[in-house]
Amino acid sequence: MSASSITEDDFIRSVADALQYIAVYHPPDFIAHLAEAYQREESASAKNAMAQILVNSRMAALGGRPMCQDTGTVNVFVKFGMEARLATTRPLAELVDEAVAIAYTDPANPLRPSILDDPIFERKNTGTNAPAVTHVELVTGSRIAVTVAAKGGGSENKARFAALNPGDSVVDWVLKTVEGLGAGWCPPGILGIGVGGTAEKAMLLAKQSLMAPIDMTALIARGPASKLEELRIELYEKVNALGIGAQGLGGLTTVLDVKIATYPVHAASKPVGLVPQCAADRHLSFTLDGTGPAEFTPPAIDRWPDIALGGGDAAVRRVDRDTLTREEVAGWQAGETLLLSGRLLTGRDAAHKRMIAMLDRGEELPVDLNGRAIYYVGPVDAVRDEAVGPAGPTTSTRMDPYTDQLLEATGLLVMIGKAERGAAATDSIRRHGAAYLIAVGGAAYLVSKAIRSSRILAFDDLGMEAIREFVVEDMPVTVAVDAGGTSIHTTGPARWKRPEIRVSGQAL
Ligand SMILES: O=C(O)C[C@H](O)C(=O)O
Repeated sequence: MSASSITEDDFIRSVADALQYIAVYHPPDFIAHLAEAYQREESASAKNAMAQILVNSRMAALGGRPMCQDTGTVNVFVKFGMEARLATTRPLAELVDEAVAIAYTDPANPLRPSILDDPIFERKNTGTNAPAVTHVELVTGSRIAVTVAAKGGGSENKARFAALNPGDSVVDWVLKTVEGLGAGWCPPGILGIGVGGTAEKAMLLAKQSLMAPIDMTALIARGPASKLEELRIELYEKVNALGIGAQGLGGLTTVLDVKIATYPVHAASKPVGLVPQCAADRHLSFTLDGTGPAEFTPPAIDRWPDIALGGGDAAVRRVDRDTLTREEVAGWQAGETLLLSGRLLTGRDAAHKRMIAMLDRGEELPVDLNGRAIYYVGPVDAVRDEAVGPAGPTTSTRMDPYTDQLLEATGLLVMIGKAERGAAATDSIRRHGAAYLIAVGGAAYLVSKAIRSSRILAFDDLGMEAIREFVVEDMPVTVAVDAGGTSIHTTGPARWKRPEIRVSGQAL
């Protein structure tokens, strides 16, 4: 075996260990930038959301559990040195997928399998989170450089592409696009922007740009050294001036950094890709040179700020879900913080689709939703003494198409998820005297600590998407749409938008 021969086992073990590592530990640059943004934040709701994300991150690191229930689609970027030798007879993607399966089914820290093997028809969970999306580039040298990332579905869903005209402004397009994304991508995060090449190249550049360390604080401090760096700072300031804020609640910080990667382009074209990275920023790079597997050392816990929750000036209302009435719900105001106790049902995309199909066929649902609360969540499986694994909210707009029919047909009273609701769903909530609450996306391990028990009630075959009953105690939530139809995702950003920051000579 030559010095640069890399064993199959070392490759698989390194990728699997890296995936376990990134599920648990935020990169130090993310923590440092989020902690700075937390210190600067003036919006009480956004500051509270950031505090929950930071506390959750520290808890995940201490507990060795995933920071977010959505442990993502595995993206792997391999730079394969043309003089390197990988001692295998199997395709590289197969080795990656074996590593994914090992990492995601690790009994000590199982990660949530989210990948469905038939995207159009059956949509059946593969159970291992494989396959990954693997990109291979042949480069010079005798080593294999690997970057692994685990990209959450909510932020991936907000990826956008445009074939701009050559004279169009990238800044204008990014601002218009980000303003239309809503908060389902779980800000505060990072924007990856790719400009040039072809349609698929621009998207790949945008995704790859997110693998670089977050360095906006240092960049601003030293000043831009190129036009691209000037553009990064301009976008960072203007996106933050939109006022979207953490979780879309309105605030000073929506992005911690903006990354831009470019490639030469046809004279007729200006393709632009935008890929947002959520607060569950998970990626890691390592190099294999034949001397053994990569090793990863957990970051020192003092890298996390020691933040206490429960501050802020918002009054907290304790709610017993089990005795909750429509009259009580009518008294809640958008923006109010609640501590929720009692029984919640869970259900997300697949369960909603199935329930609506049953209602359409005139069948009785397997659970009675009348007067009850449903939490849009797909939790991680429990280990040791946990009632349930990390269990943060999923993006609620995906449930919007089902909302009016469910409220009308079942008497459902409360929905809990993350980010805004669309206009029709908001209006339906108002007409039915219901309410929509949010938990902090990306604070999944923290949320799970409020869950005392969990049992599956229906649709067992849907795995993490099954309908469960959680018993919760003091689960922190915010009223996002009240029974009067007021939405905090409209009022919050409107209050924090800073029109004095101008785009192409026009106020925002
Ligand atoms: O799948 C999930 O649990 C959440 C998803 O990443 C989302 O943000 O909507």
